[in-house]
Amino acid sequence: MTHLVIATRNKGKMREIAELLAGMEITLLSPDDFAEFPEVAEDGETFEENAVKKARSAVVATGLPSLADDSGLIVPLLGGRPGVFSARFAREGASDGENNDKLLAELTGFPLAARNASFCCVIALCFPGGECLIFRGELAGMILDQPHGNGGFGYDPLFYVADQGKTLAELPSEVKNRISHRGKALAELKKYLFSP
Ligand SMILES: O=c1nc[nH]c2c1ncn2[C@H]1C[C@H](O)[C@@H](COP(=O)(O)OP(=O)(O)OP(=O)(O)O)O1
Ligand SMILES: [Mg+2]
Repeated sequence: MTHLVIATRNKGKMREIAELLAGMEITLLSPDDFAEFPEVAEDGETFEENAVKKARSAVVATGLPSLADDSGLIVPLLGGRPGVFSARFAREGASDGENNDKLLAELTGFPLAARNASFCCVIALCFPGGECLIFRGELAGMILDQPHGNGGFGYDPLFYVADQGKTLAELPSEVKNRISHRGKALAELKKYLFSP
């Protein structure tokens, strides 16, 4: 594999995936490298379904091996929401700020101790032959009652990691990448691809 399409329109994810795959000696391509790139309806019931759908559609459009990430936040107090709806929690096309506001509104009045949450990342790596490999990673944390930090993206300013004593948005990207759901999923991918 000399070229790999990273099938995401999310700039924060793209940056982290590029950092995590640096040194692999594979040229990473993005949707912007193609004249046309398909929009996919992320209507699966699971992260796996959506990740495979995004990666397969990129393979069909480009003829190249393609990787997609479907990820989200799971809050037990909210019955596991927003889950696969994390990107459109506030509304279709919502900004990160709108989604964070919606999360804070739904958790108003609940004490920190009840606000545990986890991030889940599923990576699908699909090939022109039709095969797909699936890798998964999770990270446990708590949802604070106000945002802290300017790093990362998405729900990072609200997601507190007890081990670090900080939110993901307060951590340097090397640290986030080492501990994150995405970092763990991509570490599994690298182990699989490069173990003899
Ligand atoms: O490390 C993370 N730190 C903070 N927030 C995160 C993270 N990882 C996923 N998230 C949130 C962002 C978005 O609200 C949703 C992913 O939705 P998801 O459909 O997988 O991605 P997306 O629509 O932004 O881009 P795309 O589908 O083109 O890859 O979960
Ligand atoms: Mg999406």
